[in-house]
Amino acid sequence: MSKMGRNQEYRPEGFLATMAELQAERVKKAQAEVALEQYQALAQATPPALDFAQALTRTADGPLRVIAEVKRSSPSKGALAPVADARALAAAYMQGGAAAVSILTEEAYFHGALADLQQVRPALAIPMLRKDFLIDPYQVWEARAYGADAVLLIAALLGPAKLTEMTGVVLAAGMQPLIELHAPAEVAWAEAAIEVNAKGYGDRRPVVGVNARNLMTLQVEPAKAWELLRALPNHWIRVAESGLRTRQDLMAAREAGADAALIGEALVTSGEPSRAIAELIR
Ligand SMILES: O=C(O)c1ccccc1NCC(=O)[C@H](O)[C@H](O)COP(=O)(O)O
Repeated sequence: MSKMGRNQEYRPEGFLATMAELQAERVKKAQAEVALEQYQALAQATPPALDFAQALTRTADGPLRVIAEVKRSSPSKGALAPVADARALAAAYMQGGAAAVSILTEEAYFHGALADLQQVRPALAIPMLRKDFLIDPYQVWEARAYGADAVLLIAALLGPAKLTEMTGVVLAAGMQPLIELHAPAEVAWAEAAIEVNAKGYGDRRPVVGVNARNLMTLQVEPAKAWELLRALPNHWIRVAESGLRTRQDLMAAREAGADAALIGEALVTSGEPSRAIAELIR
């Protein structure tokens, strides 16, 4: 999944390598249009972020909390749903009982848009996650300026040092990261990122996800994900991600220690997103 280049520089592989290149180009282009300081000023003027960790905290015998995703397309499945009105979909998710909403803002492979964040924010009383392949602190401030309460940080995309740095930036921007893991070796990276930034977390519990999608084959591998979830510390809020479709899937994730589930495809293709969530967490 990764290799260290010369001078121990971390380099992602496979799909994440393609994404890292694409994101570097995007950041360069965006910086030429909007200065970092502009986004930082906008972020200061934005209402405080909602508490992502609190929203995902479930009671001991309660159902999994659901992060419902606005997802139009994916590299593994192609077009999923046109989602002309992201705001209406997010509102339906909230009505159905979602604890948080995830907005995929990546354009080329997921047909998302930053503007979706702006559109959705006023319709929500629950936290909004910017789900993208962030590689630069600039994108963190951009997310806050667009109204995000939390952002995804993918360990295998960033490597250990950058994961720690980006975690600090997310917390400094007043948001919380969802640190995403794919492999057992990345648990130590998350532990280090959380420990170094303990002050920024304060008394909030870290939110850490396990994505069941193998980023080399793009297939979901639930058994591996359950094993990795079981290895995570209990005090982390643990999120099961990808390939979750049924109540049985959610029960398996819960048995593996998950507190929350991130669900996209099953909801956007359901035709009745509000009802689909309500059914899942019934
Ligand atoms: O969804 C994909 O095909 C994909 C491929 C490569 C990297 C990431 C990918 N998806 C991002 C996600 O993590 C999912 O959108 C999210 O976990 C929801 O998954 P699902 O319920 O299976 O739509």
